[in-house]
Amino acid sequence: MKIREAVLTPVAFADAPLLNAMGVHEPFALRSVLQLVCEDGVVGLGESYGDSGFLDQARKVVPLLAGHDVFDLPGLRRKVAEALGGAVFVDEHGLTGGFSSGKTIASVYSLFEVAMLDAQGHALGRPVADLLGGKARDEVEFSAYLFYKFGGHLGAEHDAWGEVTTPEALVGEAKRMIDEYGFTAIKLKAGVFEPAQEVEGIRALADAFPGHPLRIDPNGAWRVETAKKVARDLDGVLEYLEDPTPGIEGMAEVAKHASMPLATNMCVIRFDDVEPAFRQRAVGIVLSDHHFWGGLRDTQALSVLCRTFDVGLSMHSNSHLGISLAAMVHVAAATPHLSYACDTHWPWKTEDVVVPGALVFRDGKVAVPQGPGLGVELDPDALARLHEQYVRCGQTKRDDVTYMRRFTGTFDPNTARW
Ligand SMILES: O=C([O-])C(=O)C[C@H](O)[C@@H](O)C(=O)[O-]
Ligand SMILES: [Mg+2]
Repeated sequence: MKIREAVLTPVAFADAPLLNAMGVHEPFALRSVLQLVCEDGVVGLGESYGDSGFLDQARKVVPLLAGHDVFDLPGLRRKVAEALGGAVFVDEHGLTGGFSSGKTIASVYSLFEVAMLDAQGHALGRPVADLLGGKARDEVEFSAYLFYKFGGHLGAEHDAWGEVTTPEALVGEAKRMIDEYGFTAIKLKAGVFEPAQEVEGIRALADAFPGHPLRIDPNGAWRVETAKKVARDLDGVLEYLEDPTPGIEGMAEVAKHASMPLATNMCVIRFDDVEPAFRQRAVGIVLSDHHFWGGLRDTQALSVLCRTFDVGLSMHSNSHLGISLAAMVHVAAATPHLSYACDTHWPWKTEDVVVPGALVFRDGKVAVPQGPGLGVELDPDALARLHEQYVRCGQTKRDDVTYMRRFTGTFDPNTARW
């Protein structure tokens, strides 16, 4: 089955002013939506980053796909590598670790790989999970992803979540999210306030939600000594400690002193990082993300490596829409070695490009969609609306730092400040 044309559409969807070590989320999150239109009318869907730097690279591949066989994934990999050469996509926030030509190729390849797998599934009448080896589980568990946040965007009214800067407000945010989605595990995005204040936030969550596994992720905002202290303070409280400090060496030093495992989506972000990180026992859990790990099949390859070295696997998430969630659910379902509830930004999203109904959270879990391919259907009107929003909003890249400076005057991104 041959591809007739590839259509790549940048979109913007409303996002909340969520705080992290790099600043604050802007009014819109940007994504790209890919439609691979095949000769017999099948359309394969993909979704990835919407930053202009990423779009520039992905657009190099778009014209090369006419006539490409949707079952030829090695050929896709060659085309992407040749088209990109040594180009490097640098995202402004750096919240998923460093940049390299390899990571850029893996990211662009992933967008097209997912759409090709979706098209293959439609052609065969089978879900993508079946193409990935079959379901190891029928449902995939996710965690409640808590953020400190401003009450509203600059010049706007407070949103429905309101301001969240205190332990009480954090517990309220968690309660609302858990009531609505049924999550068990809870993750706090940290690196925003002094570590002691964030430790207090975790303690409040532990008291309010006994038995719920807890994680905290300051995106490398703490120095090694600070990270060791937080690990001591939260001994017996955390399920895992995520990216407390930057780099494999720093993480390895913290890991030696921490009672809980360390997780990462910042220091093990490509296959080259696996050997040094595992040898130094820097991490106990890798948070995979098919968007930059080279697609769904490479995510499974990563899982086998993790299993071999007795390292856990779960999943990282950025702000995303339904096509990405569907891809995450299929690969998570088809990956036997997946040890923890995955991250998702889903509860923060108010708009989508897919027809509602295929992806439903029940008890914090999403069942693998039943239909062929990814099992989600694109809503053309919604796509047009979110594209129009992209054009109108004027954002062309995610830039949490500059937006934070508009709130606070001065602001330094928090790279191991504390
Ligand atoms: O686990 C993580 O490091 C993330 O989810 C990174 C994200 O970019 C998150 O920090 C965000 O959206 O602000
Ligand atoms: Mg993280």
